[in-house]
Amino acid sequence: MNEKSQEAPLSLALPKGRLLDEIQERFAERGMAFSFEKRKLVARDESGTLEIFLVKNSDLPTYVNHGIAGLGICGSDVLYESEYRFFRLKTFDFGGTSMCIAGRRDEPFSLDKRGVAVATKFINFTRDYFHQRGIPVQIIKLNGSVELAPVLGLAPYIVDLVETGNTLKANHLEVKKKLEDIHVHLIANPSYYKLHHRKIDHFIQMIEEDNHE
Ligand SMILES: Nc1ncnc2c1ncn2[C@@H]1O[C@H](COP(=O)(O)OP(=O)(O)OP(=O)(O)O)[C@@H](O)[C@H]1O
Ligand SMILES: O=P(O)(O)OC[C@H]1O[C@H](OP(=O)(O)OP(=O)(O)O)[C@H](O)[C@@H]1O
Repeated sequence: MNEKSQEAPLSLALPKGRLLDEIQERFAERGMAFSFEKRKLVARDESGTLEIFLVKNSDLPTYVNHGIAGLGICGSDVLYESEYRFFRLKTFDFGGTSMCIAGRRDEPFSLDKRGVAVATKFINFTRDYFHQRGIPVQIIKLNGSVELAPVLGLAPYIVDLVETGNTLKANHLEVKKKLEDIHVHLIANPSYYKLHHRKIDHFIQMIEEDNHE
């Protein structure tokens, strides 16, 4: 175990959910192992570098914007929806996906000025994407299981994240058009970064350290 840092730790918000295992594994390989005791949502890493808050994915920008956590790790999909401004300090090489428009398999699809109706969790992204292209869009907001919308007839199309494509395939849907690449970022509250930039830069060096010796 590394020598414990005497200074106050950096505060870092992490999303509970599918990114957590990968983050935990990478941090452990670089001397910053952490775990949450049963039902606890705050933890310290073994090196004393970090105090970690476990938050809901879509709430993460709120914690960092308010300076409750100085740093956070989350996808560009979530950052887009949050509308807050952060410094993006690093892009990770895991958790990448694509934002896509999808619909029923074998049905013809074209985007034109007549407009489109979509169900999605990502209303800001969807509104901006179509408006920037002069395409009228009717958006139905959902919070999950978005693939059901075309299956049940709520909306003919969805805008959603696609990774393996398995969820689309299982529901007889297909990607009609890829709209944007999505990546996972380390973000900082700008004021927090200005105050703690040396320590944060050192932390970034630690997470970028090649652990394959
Ligand atoms: N297959 C995937 N589906 C969705 N998001 C993915 C996928 N792979 C990587 N990601 C990234 O992981 C992030 C966290 O996804 P996760 O599924 O844990 O949260 P969520 O349940 O969608 O969030 P919330 O709790 O806010 O609804 C996403 O914001 C995205 O950037
Ligand atoms: O291309 P795939 O590898 O199948 O992954 C994409 C699916 O995963 C995500 O859903 P999630 O599991 O987070 O469920 P929810 O959005 O319905 O809560 C996303 O919204 C897609 O439905």
